[in-house]
Amino acid sequence: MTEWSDPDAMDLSDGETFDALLDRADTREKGHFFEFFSEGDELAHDPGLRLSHHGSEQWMGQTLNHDPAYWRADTAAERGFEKRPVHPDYLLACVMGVTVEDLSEKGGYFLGRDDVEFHRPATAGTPLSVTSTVVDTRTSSSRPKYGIVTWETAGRNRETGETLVSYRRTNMIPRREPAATDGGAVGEQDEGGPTLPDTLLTPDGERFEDFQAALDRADAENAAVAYRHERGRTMDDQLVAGLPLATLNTARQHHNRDEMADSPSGDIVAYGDVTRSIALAHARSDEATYREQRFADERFHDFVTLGDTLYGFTRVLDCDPEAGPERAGAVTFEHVAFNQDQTPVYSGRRTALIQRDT
Ligand SMILES: CC(C)(COP(=O)(O)OP(=O)(O)OC[C@H]1O[C@@H](n2cnc3c(N)ncnc32)[C@H](O)[C@@H]1OP(=O)(O)O)[C@@H](O)C(=O)NCCC(=O)NCCSC(=O)C[C@H](O)C(=O)O
Repeated sequence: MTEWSDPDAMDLSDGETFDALLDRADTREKGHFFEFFSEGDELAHDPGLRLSHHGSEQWMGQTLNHDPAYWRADTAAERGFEKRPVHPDYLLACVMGVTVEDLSEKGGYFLGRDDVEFHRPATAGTPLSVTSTVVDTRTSSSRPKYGIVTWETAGRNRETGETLVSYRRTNMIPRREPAATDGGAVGEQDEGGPTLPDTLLTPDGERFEDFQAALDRADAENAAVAYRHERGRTMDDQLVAGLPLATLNTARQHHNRDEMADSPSGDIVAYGDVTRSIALAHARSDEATYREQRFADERFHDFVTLGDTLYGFTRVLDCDPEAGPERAGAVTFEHVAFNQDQTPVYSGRRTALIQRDT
């Protein structure tokens, strides 16, 4: 009989014995199933992430975000930043990344985010303190193995307590026990939809006045201001697994192919924040961004997997010359990321300050 106190007791060369051992062993779990969350619960996330220029630059380089204000101190100063900040997409991805262990590590998918507000620029060296409150939980009527949870999250500077960014986010979260539902239809499409405008206009340039003029023209011509961006980015291992791991995002969706083989996506998928950052980078490459302000109604429509290529489409919704400093006006866009088959994978409304001509 095997003496289990003997350090040499496990014979790993005997596959059958090791299989039997694994079958009998309990798994020490990470993350939480849907049943764990109740409305009003507050969670403090503390994996200890500190924002860094290295992380921000790695994020920006990989996602094609080339705004010089986040790369160079002189441009940052010209643009009114006290110190060169880290990129807002990186900040947002880090704040969400450190929540994953407590909120969504078990799997399930990031469905959408709303009310994303950047309260102040964040600089390298800032240690994060991130908290979330459960604001809604509900059963999914179409997917009995999952529930749907919404949290409000705030990312603060741990040293000063100042809020850097806040948002509300919704995920599908696996249930420990599948729910009894009517099994409602999955993925049904609404047949109707608005008719398209006759003409889609493209702004002549990248400044606030160009967006304003295009919108004025569209009003007069019963057209819309909407255009594609030329760049594409194919999803490789660094984007799908590397960037989320660098934000301490432990969601198995991005780095555990073995687990994900038996999931709705059938494979690892890109972190939603990477997908959106690439689409936004395509859009930003065709505008003179001054500052990011807020995002609303962000939705993740379909999976992005290794080898997919992401492109961007932008519709201009509104220009507000009164918002912002003298040098910039606010433009509200709707951005869509789509793949090589023209399938939309992300959409969101974004308000950014865009530099004026002078
Ligand atoms: C996940 C999907 C395959 C689901 O598709 P489908 O089954 O066709 O259903 P729906 O998309 O209509 O949605 C399912 C239910 O969820 C509700 N829903 C959807 N969006 C929202 C939202 N923004 N807010 C609230 N509720 C929402 C619907 O009403 C449905 O409810 P019910 O009818 O009661 O069932 C498909 O959506 C898909 O493929 N999406 C892409 C997902 C994705 O790739 N996300 C990014 C990668 S995962 C990630 O980043 C994880 C991250 O690291 C983390 O940890 O969060």
